[in-house]
Amino acid sequence: MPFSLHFSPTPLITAPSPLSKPFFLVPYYHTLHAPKSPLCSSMEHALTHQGKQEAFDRRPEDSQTLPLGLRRDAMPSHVAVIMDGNRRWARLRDLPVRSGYEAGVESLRKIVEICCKWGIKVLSVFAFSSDNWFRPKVEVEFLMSLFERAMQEDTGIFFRENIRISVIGDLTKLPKALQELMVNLEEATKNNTRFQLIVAVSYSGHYDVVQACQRLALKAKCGLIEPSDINVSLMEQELETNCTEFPHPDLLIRTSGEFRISNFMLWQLAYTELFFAQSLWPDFGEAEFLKALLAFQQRQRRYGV
Ligand SMILES: CC(C)=CCC/C(C)=C/CC/C(C)=C/COP(=O)(O)OP(=O)(O)O
Repeated sequence: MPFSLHFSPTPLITAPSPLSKPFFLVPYYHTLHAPKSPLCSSMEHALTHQGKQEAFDRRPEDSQTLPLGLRRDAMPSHVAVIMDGNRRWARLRDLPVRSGYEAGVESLRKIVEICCKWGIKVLSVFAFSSDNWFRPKVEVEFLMSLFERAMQEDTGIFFRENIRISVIGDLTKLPKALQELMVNLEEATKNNTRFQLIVAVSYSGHYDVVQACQRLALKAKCGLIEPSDINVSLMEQELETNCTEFPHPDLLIRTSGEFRISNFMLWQLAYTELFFAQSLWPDFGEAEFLKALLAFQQRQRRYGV
């Protein structure tokens, strides 16, 4: 049952209506001034009236005291997570792989709830990498349907809890219905301010840097910029993390005892503090998250100075 402590387990809204044309399928220059889809507007309107106002009125979680030792003034704004070990968790229990992924979703729900409670502003999760397309077809199909199911189930929660959803990655590779659901959710939650969940799907750090370079090259070709104008700031404007006010994760957590970045947010992780947890992702809960945050708060960040 999602968000059993503070968040209502009952989804308010079922699947959003499909958009006729997701914005990322429209050629780049048209996206700059793309009109808002009427279907999106009506979904936003409906959701606003069904739960969003209520979320603004009721916010007991924000005034909650933090666990002992955790300092509010040293809290990371942006935490990124590589949610590794779902299949191993299932195999250890003689369960099918899909049970591991389902347990992984429950773990993510718990961590989102904690982020909201403890005042973390952004959580980025590596939900499906560009290389995960090479996994067995049945597993890929299950994961796609799981993303769809989880996002549909939690749509009402995103509104009641004032949560913004952003999706990064090459979404054109996803099933149409999932693309439309994600685009609608992004659009409909874009003004939510309490917390932002960034879901990386069909994503890799290489993909992100390459697509940013392509956009800059196109701008140069169109005469909007000179090649010599390209600098860190212009690059960052084109990276997929331009969807957030806090594009650089302060803390990266990887579960399952692996010590790798695995092509996640390569540019954005330049000065990120790393924390590697032994637990498999479905076992990663409040106690481990607290351990990671306490470790983060002990670090001295010098940014090379
Ligand atoms: C809605 C939403 C964002 C849901 C997220 C669901 C979820 C937990 C996805 C993780 C997928 C994934 C490929 C994890 C890598 O670990 P692995 O499972 O490959 O683990 P292994 O290392 O044990 O094989």
